[in-house]
Amino acid sequence: MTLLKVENVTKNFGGLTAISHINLEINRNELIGLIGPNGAGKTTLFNLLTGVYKPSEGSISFKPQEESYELSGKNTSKIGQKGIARTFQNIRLFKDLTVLENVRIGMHTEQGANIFHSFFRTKEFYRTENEMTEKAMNLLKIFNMEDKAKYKASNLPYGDQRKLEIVRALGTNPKLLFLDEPAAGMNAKESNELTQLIQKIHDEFDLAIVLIEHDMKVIMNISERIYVLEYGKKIAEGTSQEIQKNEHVIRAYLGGD
Ligand SMILES: Nc1ncnc2c1ncn2[C@@H]1O[C@H](COP(=O)(O)OP(=O)(O)OP(=O)(O)O)[C@@H](O)[C@H]1O
Repeated sequence: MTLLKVENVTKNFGGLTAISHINLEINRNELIGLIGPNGAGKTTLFNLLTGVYKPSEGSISFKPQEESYELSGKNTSKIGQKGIARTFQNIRLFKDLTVLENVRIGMHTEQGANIFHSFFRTKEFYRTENEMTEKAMNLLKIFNMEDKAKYKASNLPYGDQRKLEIVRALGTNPKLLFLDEPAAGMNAKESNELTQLIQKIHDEFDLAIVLIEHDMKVIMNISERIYVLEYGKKIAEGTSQEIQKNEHVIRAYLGGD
């Protein structure tokens, strides 16, 4: 069942076409890899799908349940409330807050924090707060980070900061999670561990994942399907075996005719 449908989406920045007439579909619970050489348009596509940019042309529809929503032109927080979450190429944590607080912040958006209950500190307020803490701790446990819940985010090792970004995104209960180069800057052991974690999230949570990654081992190991971009255009789609044999893709990566 289709969860996200991108039809004929184009994004121009002045005279530069960063994304050109892209069509793609993501099904419920799929794990998709998005690859392409530097500057191919991968991050721009994520930014279009999460409301950071408005498409110059085309439509993006999201169908988490029966009803379908048009996403193009909607802002990031509206799109987040519909069930789409992401991480960024550059880590964007609240560095002075604790690990637990970082996870809980995303949940406030999801719960649509009620001003009346917060202001009067009602029973309902404390119940929701406790539930959020419990859920955040459970998520941290999956990532083996529960004993670091009280650490300041900036004191975590780099690999843990990257993991925390994913935990925070999961805290919003997404149906679709975009991960922008989650293994960037990690050593081989960390990136191996992360690959297993992404696989685990995919197996245990009811969500689809789209992954941008330059580490081909990560992409080829876990993607069920892969889309390949070059110069803003989709040049291939298929399973990892199909993509590895695709001549257009080989040319895009290795150069030459
Ligand atoms: N805000 C912007 N204004 C102008 N040009 C932009 C903007 N964002 C991206 N671009 C351009 O759009 C093209 C696609 O960039 P994008 O960052 O999406 O590529 P990418 O595939 O994510 O690259 P990388 O793998 O290096 O992160 C590039 O030529 C880039 O310079």
